[in-house]
Amino acid sequence: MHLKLSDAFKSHPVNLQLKHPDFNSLHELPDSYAWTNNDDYYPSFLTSFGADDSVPVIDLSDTNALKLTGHACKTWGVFQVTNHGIQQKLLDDIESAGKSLFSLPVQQKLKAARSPDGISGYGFARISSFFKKLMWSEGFTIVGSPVDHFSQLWPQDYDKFCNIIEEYEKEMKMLAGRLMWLMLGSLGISMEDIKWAGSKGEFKGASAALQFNSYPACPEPDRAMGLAAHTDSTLLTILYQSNTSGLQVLREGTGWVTVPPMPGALVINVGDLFHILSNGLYPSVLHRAVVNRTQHRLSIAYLFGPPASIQISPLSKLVGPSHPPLYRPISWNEYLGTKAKHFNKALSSVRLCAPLNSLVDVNDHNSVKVG
Ligand SMILES: C=C1C[C@]23C[C@@]1(O)CC[C@H]2[C@@]12CCC[C@@](C)(C(=O)O1)[C@H]2[C@@H]3C(=O)O
Ligand SMILES: O=C(O)CCC(=O)C(=O)O
Ligand SMILES: [Fe+2]
Repeated sequence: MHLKLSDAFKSHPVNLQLKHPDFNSLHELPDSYAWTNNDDYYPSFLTSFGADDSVPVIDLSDTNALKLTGHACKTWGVFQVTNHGIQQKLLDDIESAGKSLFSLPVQQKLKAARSPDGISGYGFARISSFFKKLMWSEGFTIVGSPVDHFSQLWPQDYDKFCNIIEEYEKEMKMLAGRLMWLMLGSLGISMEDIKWAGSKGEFKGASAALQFNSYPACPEPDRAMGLAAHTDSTLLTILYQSNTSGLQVLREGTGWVTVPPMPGALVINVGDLFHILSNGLYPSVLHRAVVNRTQHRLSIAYLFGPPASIQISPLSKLVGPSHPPLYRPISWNEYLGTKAKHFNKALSSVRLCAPLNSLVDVNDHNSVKVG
């Protein structure tokens, strides 16, 4: 059956409280936003202070980029890229579109609210339903044309904003294709191994979502959570975090490591579907966003995946008698449904064989070994 990405949640509606707060009017943290270690699956005390362990940075114009990418994916599941070819003007434009969106009055934003069984629109992060406490953030998801929602938000000049989104998605898709071939190439996979990438390997039928995350300045940042720890249900994610820090990744043996903003750089992370494709060789990195007392933070994630209904399974070249397939085939749509139901147990629910030593399986998020 040919399903679109936007159909993913039709059978998994989620009813999140739609009464969004006006964050600017809150001068102390309401109890509903105050997190303790018991409210999160991955405790905060694991934060690493000044650890000598930093997320790799890869210059995409480096002749060694393929090897560096493979090493970063294998050892971290996340890296930053420079010389990626995305113009700073476009990054500035998408950032100001995001700022303009979130600074609209709450009542206006709610006109573009995401419906319980929908994928696009304004609202809390979908994973919010798995937590007792609220996250100190708002989000806006775009899948397909944003024109209906944008004409609600900006009746006069929605066109201008639609054009920026279109341009950004076009450029991100090209960069995602380039990164896919670096990541696949580092595993010895070539174009003929990925039929759905198309004859020129341009990933024409790929699906994607664009996610704007807004984290207002917070009166008690140490007790709040911007976006709770999660892995992305993607092949890969390209994140622009501009110049405000907040993104952290969980590093085995170290704890939470901050991904420092670098001017013009983009953060790339391996997602759950690439972890499946690589038969577990590349970890889908657990990450979260923390907030701060003085600065508003905006991040823009391009969540890249395969055509919504094609089956993703461990690549045959990576499977053999001593490397049995670790996951059953699954489409992106089905996986999003699984994530909507099982959240951090989604990957293990698709797993075929139990890890040899579940204590050291970084993608069995019930058994992450840290510290
Ligand atoms: C394609 C998607 C991945 C995502 C759910 C979504 O339908 C669109 C938003 C994405 C996002 C962004 C913030 C974190 C996250 C876990 C969430 O709640 O919404 C991811 C979802 C995901 O990767 O599973
Ligand atoms: O805001 C960030 O840095 C993280 C955002 C994120 O993880 C996401 O959108 O999936
Ligand atoms: Fe994420």
